[in-house]
Amino acid sequence: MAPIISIKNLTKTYDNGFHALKGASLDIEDGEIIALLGPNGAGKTTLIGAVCGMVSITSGTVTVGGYDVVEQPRKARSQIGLVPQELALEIFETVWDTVRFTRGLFGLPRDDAHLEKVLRSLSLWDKKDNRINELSGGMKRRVMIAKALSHEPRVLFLDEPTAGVDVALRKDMWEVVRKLRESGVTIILTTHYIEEAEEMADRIGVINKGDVLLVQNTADLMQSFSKKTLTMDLAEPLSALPAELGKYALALSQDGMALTYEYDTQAERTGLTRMIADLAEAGISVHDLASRQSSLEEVFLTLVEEEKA
Ligand SMILES: Nc1ncnc2c1ncn2[C@@H]1O[C@H](COP(=O)(O)OP(=O)(O)OP(=O)(O)O)[C@@H](O)[C@H]1O
Repeated sequence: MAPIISIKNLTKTYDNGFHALKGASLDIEDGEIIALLGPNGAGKTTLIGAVCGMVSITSGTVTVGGYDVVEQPRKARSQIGLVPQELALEIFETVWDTVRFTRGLFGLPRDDAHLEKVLRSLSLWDKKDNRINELSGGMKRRVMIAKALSHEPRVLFLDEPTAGVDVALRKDMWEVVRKLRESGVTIILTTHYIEEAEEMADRIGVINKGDVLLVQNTADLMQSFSKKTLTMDLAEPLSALPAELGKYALALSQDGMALTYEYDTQAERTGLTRMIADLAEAGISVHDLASRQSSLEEVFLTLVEEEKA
């Protein structure tokens, strides 16, 4: 099946000369939830802007539902619903008027049955006559989604849907997104949070410094995030690692005062218990221990190295 969005060798150089996208390519399948994960400034918002026709493309191509975003911008845009990072709502309007007006902006005829379905799916139906300023923060976010869905798009972009939102609201949003996917909408969300991507996405695209480093099935990628490093400070300096410990991937620091051990928290056996017992057996006494999860940056570095290899 042809992808619903196809991005090929996309570059974007802003007027000040900054290269925000450097040949990014990505195919998004119909009906999937894909999370674009990357640190601040990676280029996620620029990428979304280019697909939605808000950021001019320097080179490369983007098609949405088969329409080229440069050649057929209106047709391409009609396929897309966009929920931006910032809340942008007319606070004195009612929920109903807001979504109806947005549908009209796309030149579509009135379809109250569709809007009712959208509001019901977002648990907003009983609020339809409320003014936006009477709603809670979580409901306002859902109104933004309702607006984005008012013209029946096939694709929904959620740009950092839970930025600055408390844990309860975040879970609420995850639930909303899952329900939307059941209705057949393809969902692309950007996030800084690994756990958010893990919770919701079928696939994760890692973006860093203007490039899509890789796109992987969520479960496979989470393996890379499950590495931990155990650092053991030794009571006495060690000149070399005893041969009987050679079977462990242990690294000795230059001053001989610390050993580090990398392990996978998702593995059935981490090997920790046996390794520590064997250290004691070899007469190595550990003074202090600290374990640390690989940071997003480190995982990115590992991924880049793997890609190059
Ligand atoms: N209009 C602009 N002119 C010049 N540079 C820009 C412009 N818009 C964005 N940038 C730069 O492009 C880079 C990518 O920005 P972008 O907003 O796409 O990143 P992001 O991954 O969405 O980051 P965040 O997670 O912080 O939203 C940043 O370094 C940003 O400063």
